[in-house]
Amino acid sequence: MSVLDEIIDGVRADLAERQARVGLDELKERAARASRAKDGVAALRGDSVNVICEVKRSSPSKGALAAIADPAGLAADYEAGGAAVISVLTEERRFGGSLADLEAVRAKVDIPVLRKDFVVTAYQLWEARAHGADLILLIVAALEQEALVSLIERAESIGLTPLVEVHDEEEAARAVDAGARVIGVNARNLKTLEVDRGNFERVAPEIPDHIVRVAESGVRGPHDLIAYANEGADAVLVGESLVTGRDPKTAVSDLVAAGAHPALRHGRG
Ligand SMILES: O=C(O)c1ccccc1NCC(=O)[C@H](O)[C@H](O)COP(=O)(O)O
Repeated sequence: MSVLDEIIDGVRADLAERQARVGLDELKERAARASRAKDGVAALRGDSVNVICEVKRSSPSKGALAAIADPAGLAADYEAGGAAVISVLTEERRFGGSLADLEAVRAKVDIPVLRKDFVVTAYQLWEARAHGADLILLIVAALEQEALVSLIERAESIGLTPLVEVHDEEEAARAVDAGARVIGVNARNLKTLEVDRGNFERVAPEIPDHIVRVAESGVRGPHDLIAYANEGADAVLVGESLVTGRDPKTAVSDLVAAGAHPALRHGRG
């Protein structure tokens, strides 16, 4: 069994408990009361290479990263540094996240918020919207094609922007066929946890220009952002280096400044 399969087994068990506690109708009512979803595509497109900053306490690959007693405060620092989107990991067992983190971050910042989890059913989309998310992660490796298409359609219909994550060319073709408007190429193989920053360069050419391309994982600082930008990234998603660094706000503003450099502007916007 791969790491991804193990994570999803745990996600399904936790999901069954939540579904027994909170019915879908109640979630839909909460979602209807939530503030209108912000446009994830608009936030990630533009002249600059945008930065998605992640609230990440721990990970299967590295174990504990940072306690993050105040996820909303960290998100506020990210926003002050110029982040375009905040990513909140809500998986509990391996990443130490929660829907409470998502809600706290949503209440604090004005920029769009991504619920980063392992989505296998539409119930989790409604949960995301009910807790204030604007974007939702959908991982191609975790979903049959029919389920992927249906989750993209459902997410869009309730106002969520799906960030569809792929790791190789075949998954990228599936994401494009499924109608994704934002595709993330993860340098991390979720089955082996190996990080290969060269992966984006191989996979990105499979993604047409009208789709927003996000380079995920392994960004240690501005030099990695610049490399991804030169390979066609519209945005980067950064977790570990921000939560383990001493000054997240400055680290984000350094990334944002690199992403706004005029030399990276060719063919963008
Ligand atoms: O981070 C992990 O170890 C991990 C393991 C299995 C599934 C997903 C995992 N991480 C999710 C992510 O893709 C990253 O949190 C995100 O791209 C940020 O990456 P990084 O900047 O390298 O923390």
